[in-house]
Amino acid sequence: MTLDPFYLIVDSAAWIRRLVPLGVKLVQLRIKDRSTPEIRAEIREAKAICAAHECQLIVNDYWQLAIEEGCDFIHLGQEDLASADLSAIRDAGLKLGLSTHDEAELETALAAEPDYIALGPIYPTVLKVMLWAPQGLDRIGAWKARIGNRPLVAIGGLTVERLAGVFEHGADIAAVVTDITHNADPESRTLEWVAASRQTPPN
Ligand SMILES: Cc1ncc(COP(=O)(O)OP(=O)(O)O)c(N)n1
Ligand SMILES: Cc1nc(C(=O)O)sc1CCOP(=O)(O)O
Ligand SMILES: [Mg+2]
Repeated sequence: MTLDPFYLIVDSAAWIRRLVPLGVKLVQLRIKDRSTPEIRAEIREAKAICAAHECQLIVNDYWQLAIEEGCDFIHLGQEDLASADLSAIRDAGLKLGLSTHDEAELETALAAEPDYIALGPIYPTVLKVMLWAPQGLDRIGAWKARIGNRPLVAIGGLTVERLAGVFEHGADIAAVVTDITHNADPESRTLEWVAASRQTPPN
């Protein structure tokens, strides 16, 4: 399976309904601070929309719900990974993406044999408080050299204008939240991302 180079991350099925029909082929549902029934309903709705638009859905954090709802791809951070049952995830046939922020986390991630590795934050992000300083573009090349054929996702502070730089430095996929969801016109910005990620494909 080849993952699309443009990876949209949103916090609701409503965003997925709004933006996926515009040409998004890879989307993460990243929900925080909602009840389990609400998250389950969001996953179910997101899965149906993505199926209708041939978009790969990746569920953040909630791996048990993803299994129960018949999803096929999850994303976990290092803390999530420490408490997750990897055997159950693999037995259920789910693919797995993992976050990394430093060398030690990269070692831990590689040992779990994930289906992609994310490196962040490449630039400062306003979405969440990060313990790590921005990695910078050169770190992308260093990570790519370490992870072989696995897709490398760059995340953190990415914009349409920064897309070419992350691809030129070795990222396969660029993930984005606020450049789209905080934009005055999220639909237009999404179309710009779709076009730019096709014009400037990863090396
Ligand atoms: C593609 C991608 N990369 C990194 C993250 C961050 O995951 P994590 O460190 O678990 O933090 P939260 O997103 O759960 O706050 C991600 N979600 N997606
Ligand atoms: C959710 C997340 N994880 C990161 C990491 O480095 O692991 S950076 C990040 C925020 C990405 O949002 P934006 O595109 O608005 O900067
Ligand atoms: Mg997480």
